[in-house]
Order: sequence, then structure tokens, then C-alpha cells
Amino acid sequence: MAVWFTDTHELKTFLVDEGHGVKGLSELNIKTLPELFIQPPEKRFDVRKVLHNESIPIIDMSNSEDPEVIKMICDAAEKWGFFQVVNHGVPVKVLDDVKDATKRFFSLPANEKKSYLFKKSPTKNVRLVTSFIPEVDKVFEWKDYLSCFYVSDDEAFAFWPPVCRDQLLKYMKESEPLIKRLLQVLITRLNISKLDETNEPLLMGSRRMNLNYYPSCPNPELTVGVGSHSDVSTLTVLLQDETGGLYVRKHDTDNWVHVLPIKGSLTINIGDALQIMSNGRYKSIEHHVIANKHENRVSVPIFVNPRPSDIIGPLPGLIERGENALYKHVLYSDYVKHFYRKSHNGKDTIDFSKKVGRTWLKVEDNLIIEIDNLDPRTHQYW
Ligand SMILES: CC(C)(COP(=O)(O)OP(=O)(O)OC[C@H]1O[C@@H](n2cnc3c(N)ncnc32)[C@H](O)[C@@H]1OP(=O)(O)O)[C@@H](O)C(=O)NCCC(=O)NCCSC(=O)/C=C/c1ccc(O)c(O)c1
Ligand SMILES: O=C(O)CCC(=O)C(=O)O
Ligand SMILES: [Fe+2]
Repeated sequence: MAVWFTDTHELKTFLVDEGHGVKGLSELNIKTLPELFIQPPEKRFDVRKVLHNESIPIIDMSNSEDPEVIKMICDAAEKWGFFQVVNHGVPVKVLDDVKDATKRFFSLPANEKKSYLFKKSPTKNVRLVTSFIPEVDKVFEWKDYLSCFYVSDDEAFAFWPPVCRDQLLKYMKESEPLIKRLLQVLITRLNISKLDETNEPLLMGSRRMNLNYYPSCPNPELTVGVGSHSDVSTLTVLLQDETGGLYVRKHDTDNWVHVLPIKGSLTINIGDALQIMSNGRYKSIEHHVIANKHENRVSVPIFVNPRPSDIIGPLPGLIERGENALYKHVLYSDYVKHFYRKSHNGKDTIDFSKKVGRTWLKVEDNLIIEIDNLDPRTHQYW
């Protein structure tokens, strides 16, 4: 325990309730990491597992109609679940402004930031958090984040912090054509010809933007910035600064690949919702962020999601073509709530949706149906 705090309760009060966050702790110039942040050895980063000569695909989107580019995107989503895009159409100035806006928000005095804590915030849609879920995490992660769920421009004007609101909205609007293009490309390989009003809400009906702040850390080797997890989104568009520190699991191995910061690029990753909808074809891959001894790092993911009220499951076209459904149908908000009930732990969220064998229900003498296809809202089968 650092000398400033007599016990963990006092430290948590400082971090969580008073709005200082990990950034406030880092600024006390503590020389050793408080026990609260010391991860068990199996959750710490193991440098021996890094593949230094490999990188996730880097895809130039200047001609995104090119069949070669289309193939690269779909192959990357299948094999890596992660890729970087350059010449993606979002102006570099917009990206730089978002990074500045993020730093501006976290530079506010704790007293001002405090009004965005969940307990104080007048809306559920904006919340400032330390670690991942401080009420649940036994060991804290070395990260603060502001999470903004987009409902409408009016709602954002009313509730998002004025020091960063305009830049965030601009980033969200400017990235929309890229998101649509990527989804259009990805669904083509799933034999859906067009992104249109019939499937757009399911694939991109809601968006959440997080502003992540990872302050410098006295003992980065003992803790994590973000523990290993997969995103619950359809896909995530991630802006990172020049610091580096994001590592991605190489699919089906115990090795990690660093996502090199490339000025002006965006990192795209497939989330659990698209892994489920594509019946496992596209991969939602584990990733984590290490803490850094000398640098403060910011990143800004846009999580592109189904709507909370959507039922997600393998797309009907895939099952009609004879694929065995690997996942059952679940209400998306139940899936997200499940994610928010436990600390980061690799890819375990998706177990919530896994089929654990078939369950059959005899409806009439000559009619037996699979009850995994139960609509949790209406309790009707289809
Ligand atoms: C999130 C929900 C379920 C919220 O539902 P709603 O009923 O409006 O709000 P609520 O009553 O405040 O929350 C319901 C529960 O979720 C928890 N929760 C909701 N948002 C958060 C949050 N930002 N942080 C922690 N807990 C949360 C609440 O504590 C509630 O828990 P419980 O009391 O039911 O146990 C709803 O808006 C939804 O379904 N949204 C879908 C779109 C969406 O948000 N998708 C998630 C993409 S986010 C994503 O992919 C990754 C996020 C992430 C965050 C931190 C990291 O460190 C990290 O690595 C990753
Ligand atoms: O900071 C990063 O580079 C990644 C953050 C992340 O994985 C997340 O917020 O879900
Ligand atoms: Fe993530």
C-alpha cells in the first residue's frame, strides 16, 4: 500500500468515489504499485510469448471496391479477427482532435470529472469508470475510461462532456461510411448481398464510444492496462495514439502480436456479436493492453453493436445452407449485461451463447422443435 492510503478501502474511495482515478494515483508519483493492482502471475503479460516478426494485416482502403481488397478484409476477419486500415476516409485531423479531446477530458480536475461517475451522472449513457468494473474486479486494471452510449445528437449535447463532445460526435459521424463499407464487405462473404434497412439495425443499430486513459505506471510488469478480453460488439473501430501496447492473440495459439501504432490508421476488430452471427466464421479475438512505465496512453474505440433489443444468433441464411448452429439465440442486452457482470477473462463471455447440446421440445404429437430458438422477449418459438 502506498503511504498516502491506510488501507484498500481508502484507496478505492480516492480512485472510484472521488473521481481521481488511476490517473490521479499516477500523479502522486507513487514509487511502488499498490497491492490492489497486482495481478496474479497468469494474468500478467509474458514477453516470451510475443511473436516479434508478425503483424496483423494492414489494408489500404483507397479502393475498397477492388476484389483484392475485399478478399483481404474477409480473410483478415476470418484468420486474425483484427486488422489495421489506412486511407480509410476518416480525416487525420478528426482523429488527432479526438485524441486531444480525450486528454482534455482526463485533465479536468477530479471535482469536475466526478459529475460523470455513474452514481452522480443524470444519465445511464455516460459513465466515468476506473479499472473495468470496480464493484466486481478483485484486482484493478491500470486504466480510467469514459463510456458514452450514443442515443441521439440531442442527448449527446445534453449529457456528454462539453470539453470533448463535438470531437467525439465528429469522429462517430465521419467513421460511419467506413463502418458501412466494412460491414457490406463482410456480409457479402456470408451470402447477404446488401447492407440495407432490413439488416443495418442488427449489425450497427447502436454505438458506444469509450475514451481510455492509461497513465504511466511504476511497476507495469505487475499489472495490466486492460486484461485479456474479446469485445462484445459487431465490430470495433479503434483509434490509438503513438505509444503502443495493444497485443492481439494469434488465433488458435498461445502467442501474442503487437499492434504497431501507424499514424492515421484505425484498427478494426471483429466482436463476439459478429462471431455469433457469422456462426464462427469471423473471429472475435482476445486482446489486452500492457501498462507503460514512462508514457500516458490514450485510445478511443467505437463499439458498433446490434441494438440492445435485438436477438442475435447465427444468421438464418447460413443455417439454411446446412451449417450446424454453433450458438443459440440470445437477447443482445442480456449478452452485454453478462459481459458487465464479471472481470475480463479472455473469451469466456461467448460461453453465454454457446450451444451445449441440443434441446428438443415436443409441441404436438408430430411436431418437435429445438428450444434454443426461444425468443426470450416473447417466449415464442420460431
Ligand atoms: C449496456 C446495456 C445492457 C445497459 O442496459 P440498461 O438497462 O440501459 O442500463 P443499466 O440498467 O444501467 O445496465 C444494466 C446492467 O449493465 C451494467 N452496465 C451497463 N453499462 C455498464 C458499463 N459501462 N460499465 C459497467 N457496467 C455496466 C449495469 O451495472 C447493470 O448491471 P446489473 O445491475 O443488471 O447487474 C444496454 O445499453 C445495451 O444492451 N447496450 C448494447 C450496446 C452496448 O453497449 N454494447 C457494448 C459494447 S461495449 C464493448 O464491446 C466493450 C466495452 C469495454 C468496456 C471497458 C473495457 O475495459 C473494455 O475492455 C471493453
Ligand atoms: O486501448 C486499446 O488499444 C484497446 C482497448 C480495448 O480493447 C477496449 O477498450 O475494449
Ligand atoms: Fe477491447
